[in-house]
Amino acid sequence: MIIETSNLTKKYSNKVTALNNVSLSIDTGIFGLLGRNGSGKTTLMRILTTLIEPTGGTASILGMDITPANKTQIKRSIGYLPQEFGFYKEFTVSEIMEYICIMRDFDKKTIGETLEKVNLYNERKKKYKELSGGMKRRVGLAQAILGNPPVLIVDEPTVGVDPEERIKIRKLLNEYAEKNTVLFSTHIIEDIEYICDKLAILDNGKLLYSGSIEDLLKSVQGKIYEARFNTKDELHKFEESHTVISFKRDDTQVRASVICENDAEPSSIPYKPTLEEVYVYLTTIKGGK
Ligand SMILES: Nc1ncnc2c1ncn2[C@@H]1O[C@H](COP(=O)(O)OP(=O)(O)OP(=O)(O)O)[C@@H](O)[C@H]1O
Repeated sequence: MIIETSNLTKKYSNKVTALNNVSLSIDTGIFGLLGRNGSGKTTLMRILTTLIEPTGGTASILGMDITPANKTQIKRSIGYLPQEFGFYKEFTVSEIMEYICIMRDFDKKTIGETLEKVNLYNERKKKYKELSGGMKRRVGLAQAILGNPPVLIVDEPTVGVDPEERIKIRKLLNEYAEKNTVLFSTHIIEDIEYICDKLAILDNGKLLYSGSIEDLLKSVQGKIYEARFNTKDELHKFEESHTVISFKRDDTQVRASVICENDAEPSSIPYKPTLEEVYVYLTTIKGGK
């Protein structure tokens, strides 16, 4: 395994338990980390990148235990795009890359090919302040993949970018993951659906699921069903005694996906839930919200 954690725990000094006994095994490919705001995704990534230390449990990357003694070596094997990436706004794209090369002791010759990988080669003379939000995210990705690290950790790279940019970023991560490991944190379920091989769901610091999307969808078979109503008022009445995950209207009816509280729901209609509905189901039932 490329990344492993065992009972990883982080309690901050304000007593918030941001990670609670999280055990994960991550191999080559794209591994998605899904969870709502505050579920612990950034905390996990910051531990893996050696920026903060856990208060319990262990973690390793490429067989190296994440300890202060291994920090330098681990940092050389990881590329990291934090959630809030910014840079001196007067620097050009090339200057940013050169600066990172100097700071991290990388060969400047790799800058051109790195910028090509993120489709920014033609923008290399533009100042950071002149770039669109999506381009800025791609500069962030470029600095993370400089030196071709075997592990790339990206924290919500698609937040706040338009659909076209989002697709570009996904494509790029996909290509990078052909030979490397990408840990990709997001709360955008479509990101996971489109490119991740496996995923982990975090909620309130706890691991609710880790494995393939296929197995996740199978694991909830029979636990979500569809109910149909003629009007929205009927649906609202039903909601008083049932947990409705989502609903949509067609020309004649309102169709709702509902959590099956008892095995024998009289009105149940076989239904294949979407990943989004499964996510809501898990965070409602297992997350206890
Ligand atoms: N430095 C800190 N000191 C105290 N509490 C913190 C600190 N950093 C994060 N937390 C808390 O830990 C919990 C997990 O936060 P974290 O940022 O890891 O979640 P997240 O899933 O990345 O959320 P988001 O999607 O909003 O970035 C939250 O309750 C947060 O308020």
